[in-house]
Amino acid sequence: MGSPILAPSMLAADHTRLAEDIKCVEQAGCQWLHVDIMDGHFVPNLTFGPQTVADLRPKTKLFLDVHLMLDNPQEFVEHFIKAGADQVTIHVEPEYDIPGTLAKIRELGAKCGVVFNPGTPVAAVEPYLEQIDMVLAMTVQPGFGGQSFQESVLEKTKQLAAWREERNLDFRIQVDGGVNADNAPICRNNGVDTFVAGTAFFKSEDKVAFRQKVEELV
Ligand SMILES: O=C(CO)[C@@H](O)[C@H](O)COP(=O)(O)O
Ligand SMILES: [Fe+2]
Repeated sequence: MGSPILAPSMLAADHTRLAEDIKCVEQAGCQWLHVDIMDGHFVPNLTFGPQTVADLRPKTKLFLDVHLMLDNPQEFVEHFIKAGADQVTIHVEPEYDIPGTLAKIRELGAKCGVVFNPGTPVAAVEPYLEQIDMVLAMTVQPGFGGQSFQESVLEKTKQLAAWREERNLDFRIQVDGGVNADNAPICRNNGVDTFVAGTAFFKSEDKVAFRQKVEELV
C-alpha cells in the first residue's frame, strides 16, 4: 500500500480563477491535483477540455491526475497527455478498446488507471490490474461534486487490496466522491491510499490541517 495522497478536485474550485485556487492546493502541501473531464454523454455535466490542462501545466508542478468521464476516451487520451496530464484514468463502463487505450496512455509517457462506478462490479477492473498504476473506485455516481459518500463501495476497495497483495501487484487504490477527513480513516482501513476531495477540501478553513488528517500525518 502506498503512502496516503490527497488529490483535491479542481471541480470544486472557482472556475473563473483556477490558477489562484491551484495555488491554495500547493500551499496546503498537496502533491496531486485531480482534474475531472466530463462530456455531457457518459455523465450529465460538462467541465474542462485539453486547453484548460495545457494552460495550467506551466503554472504548477502538481501531479495532474486526469479523470476522464467520456464515452470515447480513446479519442482524447493523446490530447490530454500532450496538454500535460501526468496520469489518465479511464472508465470501464463504455464499450471501447480498454487494454489498447491503457497501452496508448503508457506509450505516450503518462501513468494510467481504470475507474468504475458504484453500481459496477469490481470484477470489471480485474482484467487490467497488471497493466495499471491506479484503480479509482467511485464513491458517488459520477457527474457532480457535493454528493454523499457511498460507504458500501469500500467492500470493493478491500477486494482490490486483497488482489494487490495476493498477486504482488503495485497499483494505487483511489476513492472519489464525498470524501472528507471523517471518512478517510475507514477508507484507509479498506485498502485506499489515494483520496480525491473536492467540496470538503475547498470548503475547509484550514487546508493544511485537512491534508494532514487525510494523509494520516496527525
Ligand atoms: O469525479 C468526480 C465527480 O464525478 C469527483 O472528482 C468530484 O469532483 C468529487 O467532488 P466531491 O464529492 O469531493 O465534492
Ligand atoms: Fe473525479
